[in-house]
Amino acid sequence: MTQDRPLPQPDALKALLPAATQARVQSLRVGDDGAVTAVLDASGLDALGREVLEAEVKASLSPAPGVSAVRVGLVADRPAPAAGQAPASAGPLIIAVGSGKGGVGKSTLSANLAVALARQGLRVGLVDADIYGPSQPRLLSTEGRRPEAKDSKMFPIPSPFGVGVLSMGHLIDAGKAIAWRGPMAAGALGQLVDAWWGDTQVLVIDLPPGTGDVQLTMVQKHKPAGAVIVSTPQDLALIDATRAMDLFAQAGVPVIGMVENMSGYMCPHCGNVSDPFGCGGVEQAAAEAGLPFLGSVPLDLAIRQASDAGQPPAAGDSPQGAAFARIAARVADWLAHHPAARG
Ligand SMILES: Nc1ncnc2c1ncn2[C@@H]1O[C@H](COP(=O)(O)OP(=O)(O)OP(=O)(O)O)[C@@H](O)[C@H]1O
Repeated sequence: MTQDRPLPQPDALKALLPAATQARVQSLRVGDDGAVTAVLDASGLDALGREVLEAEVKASLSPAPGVSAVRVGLVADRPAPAAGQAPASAGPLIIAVGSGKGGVGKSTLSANLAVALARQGLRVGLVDADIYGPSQPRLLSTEGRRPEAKDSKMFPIPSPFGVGVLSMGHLIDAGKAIAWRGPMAAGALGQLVDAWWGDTQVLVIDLPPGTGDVQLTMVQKHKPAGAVIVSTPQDLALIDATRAMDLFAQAGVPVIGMVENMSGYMCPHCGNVSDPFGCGGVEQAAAEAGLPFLGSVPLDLAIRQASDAGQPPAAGDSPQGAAFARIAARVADWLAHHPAARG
């Protein structure tokens, strides 16, 4: 890559890392080509914790101007915890993505979050639990595929973006409305989660929109490690988002944070951003609820077109992809501090 910008300063780059991660940095150098080499002390972290740490550093530094690549070296003075404590064998950590109402971009966020986390070095899977309108097969370019099964458990379908995916859309014909209710829906969804996820570390679940019985059963049964709530900035959507917070609280699932989608409209012609639905409402709602704000994604025609074409923006290097990468970096940071990822 030709370096046409001034090289970033190591101290400025270090400041981009979360405080706990900064404390682990032993050295951070920037090469003439903009490639960053960071060496961190990974003492006390097990395999998952080390991978999450590496992913977090890459996610935090890669978007910085002038950075062409990020290499991470991990050294450990103290040994990792005993194998019995390693969480990897306990199955993937589940992150549920929920919204109080439909159409706010929950599926778009789920797909791009999964792809962005995978680009940051984690082994990620995605379950599309949106039985009433499964859209992940299209979003992740796996339409028309059928999962194979062994011992009545399904194998995830590999997407071209490094994320395995299972969706009701892979089991039924496209366009067929699913009129399932209650236990039947819960049973079908359970099979998607209890599939052969192998060494997958993080399983993102795209929940059905709303806060009814299907959602509650799903959350209670599969006990996500954390939840991400998506909302648009409008007041009505925010009221629904509050219901989603209640749902997770009821099930004892911590909320990782809130995302504002369709935040400001990016004009495809002039690039100016206007605010047809308002802007910043979700950040304010998160602050009022004492929850972290994970970031915002603009209402951008390019996002809809790429999504419709099965090319998640998070898989590319566009500004739209960067918005998802920033949100994923915060989620990776949360995972890095999750008890299951620490020694
Ligand atoms: N930031 C965005 N900019 C432009 N279009 C978007 C954005 N986010 C989502 N969309 C589009 O909005 C529509 C609804 O998004 P999506 O399916 O992700 O929402 P959802 O909350 O999962 O909806 P549902 O409740 O129907 O499952 C899709 O056509 C999607 O491409």
